[in-house]
Amino acid sequence: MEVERVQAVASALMTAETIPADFIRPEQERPAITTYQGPAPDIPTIDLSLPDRESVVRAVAQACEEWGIFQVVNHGIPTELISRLQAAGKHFFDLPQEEKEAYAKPPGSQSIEGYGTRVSKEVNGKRMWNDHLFHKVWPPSSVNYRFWPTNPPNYRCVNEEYTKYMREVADKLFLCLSLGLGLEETAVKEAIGGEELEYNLKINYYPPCPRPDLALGVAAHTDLSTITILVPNDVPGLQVLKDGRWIDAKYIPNALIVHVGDQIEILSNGRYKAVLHRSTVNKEKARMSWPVFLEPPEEWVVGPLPQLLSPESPPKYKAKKFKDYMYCKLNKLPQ
Ligand SMILES: O=C(O)CCC(=O)C(=O)O
Ligand SMILES: [Fe+2]
Repeated sequence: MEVERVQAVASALMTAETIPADFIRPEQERPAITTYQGPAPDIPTIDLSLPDRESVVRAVAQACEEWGIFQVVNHGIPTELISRLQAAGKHFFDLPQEEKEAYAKPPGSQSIEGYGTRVSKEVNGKRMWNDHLFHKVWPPSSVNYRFWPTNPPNYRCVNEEYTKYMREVADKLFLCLSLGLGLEETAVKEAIGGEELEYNLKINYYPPCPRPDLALGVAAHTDLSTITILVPNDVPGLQVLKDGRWIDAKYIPNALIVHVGDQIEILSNGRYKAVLHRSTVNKEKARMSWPVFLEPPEEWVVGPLPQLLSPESPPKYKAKKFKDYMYCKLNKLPQ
């Protein structure tokens, strides 16, 4: 094993009063100091089942312009399927350590796939209170079942069924994003990969943390994706930066949390905003979340949509292959 798992660090510390220094964030990042305490607006919630399509489109567009994030209810994914997805993921993280290690990201692998733990040098020299499992779920040609747990036995079936429903929700959202920009229904989806668009599932596991005031589960970032569609468990922790304040996302059972990622900000030439977000951790309970990152194929070029450009509205971003965008962002190089 390359990196010590955070789950192992956490279980060794059950009754401790502190956490190792490499998890302690600088003061300006600590949730206890930086979380906004006053009354704050909630992230917008959108009912996707409303028959009035125009008002749904307007609500989605407004949420993407003002927040870069929204929650979706009545999305069509059966709540019982979401419960099975969560139970299967929890089952995996509750397995003995050696069983989980069978899915570890191979040392030196350039792919995101596998059971993993970020090392400190990647994020401001500090470690994040998080282990995760990453694997692709769509299209079928991209899937490597080597990284899909076989315990619990229903893991594959549940995740495939969830992906099927997820793709339907995503198509509805892309349609809303297109119409919200005044474009044809298919404009956004076609510009980010069409049927080649990839769905990458991550399961985040944030063990209980003796000092949640000092650590972060995931440090502040925007997602590289087009959009990210996430379900959390019932332990709150997601925070977004809105008007300079870190505010908590309210937990709505069975809602999907949709993040605007970098590629949609670029495509919309900045009209839709990628949301800056982070995850805090909890003293008593393990937090979990299931983000699905919808990403263009590596070679796909994403840039501001020509239909949105004019002499008054020149491009604010360069067009780039997705793999080059990822490389620059992960290596902190200018875009
Ligand atoms: O756990 C969460 O709610 C957020 C996770 C996240 O932002 C990520 O994995 O990119
Ligand atoms: Fe994220």
